[in-house]
Amino acid sequence: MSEKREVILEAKYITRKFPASHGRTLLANDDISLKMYKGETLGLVGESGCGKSTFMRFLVSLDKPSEGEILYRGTDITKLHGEKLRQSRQNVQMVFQDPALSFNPKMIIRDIVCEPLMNFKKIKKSEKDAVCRKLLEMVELPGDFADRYPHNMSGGQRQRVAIARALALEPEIVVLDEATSALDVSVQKTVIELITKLQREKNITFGFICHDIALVQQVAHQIAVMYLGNLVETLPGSELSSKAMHPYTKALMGAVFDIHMDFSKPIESIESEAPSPLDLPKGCPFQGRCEQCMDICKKEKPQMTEVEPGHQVACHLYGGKK
Ligand SMILES: Nc1ncnc2c1ncn2[C@@H]1O[C@H](COP(=O)(O)OP(=O)(O)OP(=O)(O)O)[C@@H](O)[C@H]1O
Repeated sequence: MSEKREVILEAKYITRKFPASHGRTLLANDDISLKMYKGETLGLVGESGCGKSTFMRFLVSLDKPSEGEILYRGTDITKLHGEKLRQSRQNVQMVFQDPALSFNPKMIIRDIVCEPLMNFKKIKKSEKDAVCRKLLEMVELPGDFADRYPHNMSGGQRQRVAIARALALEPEIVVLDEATSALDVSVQKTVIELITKLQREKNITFGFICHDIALVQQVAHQIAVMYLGNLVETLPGSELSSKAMHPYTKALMGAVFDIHMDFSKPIESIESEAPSPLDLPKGCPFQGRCEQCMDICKKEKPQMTEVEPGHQVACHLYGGKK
């Protein structure tokens, strides 16, 4: 990885609490700090409900954290309102899992792709056709698709349209929320190749949310592993197979990689389910499923501790005290 990495977004001590039944509170994000670097992909991985989407929604200003800051090029976007907030939305765009649900089925692709440009008055109506064709070609779709409706396209093609739309405003950051998860493996591969190519050409920063750690490893320069609202490990994507330390990261990997693992202890895949985020135990959130749980894990919550530059882990096996 390059020495001169440029931080363009920094999340600091992000916490999100949701009110729950019987006066209880659900802690969907607990003290999350992460950095995103120019032209790199941050992969956020963890089981369903661990808080990945909650976190990424802050980056696109779809929600505000209960506590903490999101600094985009030094400006805390959680504090923006009105026109400043509207303008800042251009910098970070999002692609969701199922574009069929987010696209208006009555709109043709030209209007869907050009809508952000029209909203920000970046182009005139007369320019829409040419601009749309160019954006479709960028995502390797025929320009003629501009006249189609979303339901006349395959899932993979619709996802390419969603990427074209997200890139229309030339954002610095694009968040992909399980954007390839609903696609067939072969289609998934071509969309991943497209994303990688666009990143190389345009130096885009991607946030890649995915529950599939094998897929995240293929695309992410940096991987952040979440468990029940907590970050448990962050490490370079290229070091996942050789240097992952947290028992949860290893268990996630054990569930998908059968061979080429090089850990001294056998890895058990996770069979039990995560506890409810409403009934979090005192101490480490992973204690109930951890093969290596110790006394201290039931008493004290481990803190993220740097084990190597770019590699942090929250586990008492490796320190993890304040
Ligand atoms: N608006 C909300 N109100 C109440 N609880 C919420 C809200 N949004 C999310 N949650 C809860 O916060 C927790 C984290 O949800 P989130 O969607 O961020 O998880 P996730 O890791 O993205 O999961 P998935 O992959 O299934 O989308 C879950 O327990 C969820 O039920």
